[in-house]
Amino acid sequence: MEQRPPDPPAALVLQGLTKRFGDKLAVDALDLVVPAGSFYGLVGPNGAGKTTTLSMATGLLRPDTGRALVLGRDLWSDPVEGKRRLGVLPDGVRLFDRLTGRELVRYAGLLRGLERAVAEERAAELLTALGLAEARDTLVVDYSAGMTKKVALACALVHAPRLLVLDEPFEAVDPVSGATIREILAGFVAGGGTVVLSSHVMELVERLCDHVAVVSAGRVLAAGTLDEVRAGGSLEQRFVDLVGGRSDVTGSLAWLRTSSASS
Ligand SMILES: Nc1ncnc2c1ncn2[C@@H]1O[C@H](COP(=O)(O)OP(=O)(O)OP(=O)(O)O)[C@@H](O)[C@H]1O
Repeated sequence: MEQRPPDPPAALVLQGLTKRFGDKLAVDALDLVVPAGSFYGLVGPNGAGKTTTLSMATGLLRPDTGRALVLGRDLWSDPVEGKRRLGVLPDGVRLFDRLTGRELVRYAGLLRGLERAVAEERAAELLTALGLAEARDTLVVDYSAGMTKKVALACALVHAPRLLVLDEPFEAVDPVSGATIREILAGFVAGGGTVVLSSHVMELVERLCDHVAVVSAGRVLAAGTLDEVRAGGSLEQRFVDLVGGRSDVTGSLAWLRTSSASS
């Protein structure tokens, strides 16, 4: 009988990840398997635990319990090897913003062990691709929110990781830059990389991702291929069905609808 080659390890495996902040159970024994080569979307309502999960999955926040395996390596017991092949775009983490864009991306490359000339060359190429060439010598502290997001993405890509974990990569980014980022990420996956991203924009996840997980109250409610999760409907409809809990605003906020409001 012909021997099948063993499957490659999943790009990311989360097992029983749990995080509590005081009384708040932010992530509740969460399990997730992200196949290598997939483009994986994580969706969920505000406060669902997406950022906390991705922070634990990428070595930014220590879990109370559970494990995160990056390309088969336990990120918390063997961080060096896992992190070497991981690129991360965290949400809201302060960058070294007293550097210029070019200095920041080059510095990220040097930290990841690139030769100076390689780091310099890749920084220039990434900044140009992301439309930041003109702003390359501007301090990052003076960048707009979208520009900051793009320079942080350049930092995540500079060492050519195999797994990219991106928290809200399209937030605050203009449509032209968004299209460029989509193209870069699609090319990254086509080249054998894996992307995990969180987003609130269902259409974007449907357009880009081939796998999706719906997270709510720190747990995975549904996960699998996009078609499995959509189950014949739209992702938005499935999301609303799973997460529910829309507030009823009928009869409230009357003052907002009063045309003769006194000032
Ligand atoms: N450092 C913290 N201290 C206390 N509570 C926290 C902390 N970080 C997150 N939380 C709480 O944990 C829960 C999950 O937050 P998290 O930021 O992971 O959600 P999210 O799904 O990323 O939300 P959003 O879509 O609004 O960004 C929330 O109730 C939040 O208030």
